This record gives sequence, structure tokens and C-alpha cells, in this order.
Amino acid sequence: MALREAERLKVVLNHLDHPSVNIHTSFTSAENVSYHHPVAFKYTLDTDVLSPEQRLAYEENGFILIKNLVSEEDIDRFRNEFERICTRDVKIPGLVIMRDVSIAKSEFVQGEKAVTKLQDFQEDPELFRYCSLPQILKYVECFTGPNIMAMHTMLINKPPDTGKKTSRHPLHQDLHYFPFRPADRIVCAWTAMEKINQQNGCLVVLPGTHKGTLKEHVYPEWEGGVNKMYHGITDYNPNHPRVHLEMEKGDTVLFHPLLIHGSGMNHTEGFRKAISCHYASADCQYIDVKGSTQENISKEVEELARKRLGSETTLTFQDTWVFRGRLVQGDRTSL
Ligand SMILES: CCCC(=O)SCCNC(=O)CCNC(=O)[C@H](O)C(C)(C)COP(=O)(O)OP(=O)(O)OC[C@H]1O[C@@H](n2cnc3c(N)ncnc32)[C@H](O)[C@@H]1OP(=O)(O)O
Ligand SMILES: Nc1ncnc2c1ncn2[C@@H]1O[C@H](COP(=O)(O)OP(=O)(O)OP(=O)(O)O)[C@@H](O)[C@H]1O
Ligand SMILES: O=C(O)CCC(=O)C(=O)O
Ligand SMILES: [Fe+2]
Ligand SMILES: [Mg+2]
Repeated sequence: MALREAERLKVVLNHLDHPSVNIHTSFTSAENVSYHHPVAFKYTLDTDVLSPEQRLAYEENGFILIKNLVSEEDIDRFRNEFERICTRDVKIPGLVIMRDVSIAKSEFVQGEKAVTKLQDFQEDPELFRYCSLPQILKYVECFTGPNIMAMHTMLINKPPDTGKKTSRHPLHQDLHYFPFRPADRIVCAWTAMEKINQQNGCLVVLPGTHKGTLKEHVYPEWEGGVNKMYHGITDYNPNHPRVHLEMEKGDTVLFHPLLIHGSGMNHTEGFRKAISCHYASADCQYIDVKGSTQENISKEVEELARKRLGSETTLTFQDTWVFRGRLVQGDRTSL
């Protein structure tokens, strides 16, 4: 009789009290769960950083929340730099300033209020400091190992909803955007830059969905429109438990790229801010997404590159990641 998942994990937890036990071996059946043939972790690596409870929580849920990881002072500096970018006081190469679709397609709004997201701030030393913060990398290493690339950077400024519900981010898996593997060696760090709750559109996660596969993503059929490249999953279990991650300024969630997540409408008058970085092991390998569920996003990205750089551009989906990735720890071995 197979033990239920939770029971198996309890066995793992007991093993952690016995340092002599090798917990690297992978288990395939309940028979392996014994003192002599111990169990391994699939989603986390052996470090002294995560407590056994944190490690099991990530294995089981696909995310962990670390309270108060980034200082108030650092966040205020990121916020200040964000304002300088919005007012065009600084111009950062490669940075994408994204406006909410309902604003972009209607009136002209200037400055910070027009910006829904900054993408690719890797050339901004002040914002990129976020990706190199030692207290974040310490956790990231538990998932990626010691060679760490910062692959994708964002500062999200979720606007007050205009009434069209476009401030929502549909449920998705971040791996949809990434042509590199293995998925288990990729992790996102997402830090609240202020108090974030259901009112202003916190992250919503479907715990445990990181154990599934990459699903098909398409534009949701939303009446009020949807932001460019905000693809969503249509085929998810609507009865799967949802967790609304309410966070304080500085709290940071680390999550697996297959974890299904999104964010709700911002019902407040303020702009809800968060800063994030997707890290990957530098040992990851690029994959060809042709014929896979990722073909639609790869074509869209390549088309946008042609629009920006000229129709003769032959930049591939993979190339766009090679250019953006930055080493933050160890050696740039592959990516
Ligand atoms: C784990 C990863 C998860 C994700 O990354 S999900 C999001 C991924 N997003 C991206 O990579 C960024 C996508 N956005 C962009 O590249 C740019 O914002 C975008 C859409 C090219 C627009 O930038 P610009 O060209 O500088 O803006 P523009 O004001 O000149 O507008 C040009 C045309 O684009 C339209 N537009 C602008 N913002 C939009 C939006 N949010 N959603 C949909 N359409 C949008 C705009 O209306 C205009 O269209 P038209 O040419 O007038 O028909
Ligand atoms: N029709 C939909 N199709 C796909 N995703 C949706 C749809 N409606 C909401 N979502 C997404 O589901 C996630 C959870 O939404 P949910 O309604 O549970 O919370 P919320 O939007 O934060 O709360 P509220 O409804 O109070 O604003 C969000 O990521 C949201 O963008
Ligand atoms: O801050 C948010 O709303 C989440 C954004 C997100 O999940 C993403 O851009 O991949
Ligand atoms: Fe995401
Ligand atoms: Mg909702």
C-alpha cells in the first residue's frame, strides 16, 4: 500500500533528525521509504539554510515565504530609482517600460501612473542590486545550486484597476516564458515593496501545482482586454485550493516556475509595487521549444524583437535570454 504524500514527507522529516542517513537517494515507491533506503528531495538541494520545515514546505507546496528579508532602506532605494525611470531622469539600455493595456489604448497618462511594469532592469545598477542581495542569494542557492544566473527582472507597479479588470494577471506558470531546463533549478524571488493584500492584488498561488507539467497558455478571453504577453492557463482545476499571499514590505516569496499563480485586481487607489528576479542555475541548458506548448510565446517574442530591431533580425527566443542573463554567483557554465 502506497503511503500518502504527506505521510511520506513526515518520514523524511524524521530522517532529518538522523544525520547519518543519506537523503540524496530518490524514491519511486513507498518501499524506498525506510531507514535504510531513505527518501530524497526533488525540488531543493542540501544546504544548511532552509529549516527542515521550510524544505518540506517547498517540496510540498512549491513556494516558501520569508518574512522581512529585504530592508526598508533597500526597498526605498528601489522605489526611488523606479520614480527616476518613470520621469525619464535616467534611461536604461534594454529596459522595457510597460503600460496597462487599458491606459495605453485610451488616454495619455504621464509618469509613474502610466507604468504597470518595468522589465529587464539588468543594466540598472541600482535596481539590479536587488538580484545580488546576499540574503536572497543564500536562499536561491538552495534551489539553483552555487552557479547562479539572474535571468529575468521585473518591477511590477500594479495600477488601480480602471474598471476593465486589466490589472489582473491571469493564472500562469512562469516556465512558459523560459526556454531552459531543468525547471527544478529555476526559482523566482518576489519581494513586496509595501503591504500587499487581496485588496491591492496580492499574488494568488495554487499550492502543489509545481508537481504537474507545463500547461498550454493562451490569452484569456477577457472582455476588457488583456496585457501584451499576459498568457494564462485555461485548463486548471477551478476547485484547487487558492492561497492569497498577503505580505508586508520586505517579505519575499520564493517559488517554483511550474507553480500556477496570478494576481487579482487592484481595488485600491494606490499602485501596488513588487520587485522580482527569476534565477536559474548557470548549468541549465537551452531547449528547442518548437512543437511544444511554448511555441506561441516564442513566436510572439521573436516578432516583438523584429519590430524593435528591424525585420531582418534573426534573434531567436533563446537569444533574448542569452542577452538578458547575468551571472550573480559562481561560474557562467552554460546559460
Ligand atoms: C515570468 C515572466 C512573465 C512575464 O514576463 S509576462 C509579461 C511579458 N511581457 C513582456 O515581455 C513585455 C511586453 N510588453 C512590451 O514589450 C511593450 O510594453 C509593448 C507591448 C511592445 C508596448 O511598448 P511600446 O511599443 O513602447 O508602447 P507603445 O505605447 O508605443 O504601444 C505600441 C502598441 O502596443 C500597444 N500596447 C501598449 N501597451 C500594451 C499592453 N500593455 N498590452 C497590449 N498592447 C499594448 C499600444 O496600444 C500600441 O498599439 P497600436 O500600435 O496602437 O495598435
Ligand atoms: N476569469 C478568469 N480567468 C483566469 N484567471 C482569472 C479569472 N478571474 C480571476 N483570475 C485570476 O485568478 C487569480 C485569483 O483570483 P481571485 O478572484 O481568487 O482573487 P482576487 O482576484 O485576488 O480577488 P478579488 O476577486 O477579490 O479581486 C488571479 O490571478 C486572477 O487574475
Ligand atoms: O506581481 C504580480 O502581479 C505577478 C506577476 C507575475 O506573476 C509575472 O509577471 O510573471
Ligand atoms: Fe508569474
Ligand atoms: Mg478576482
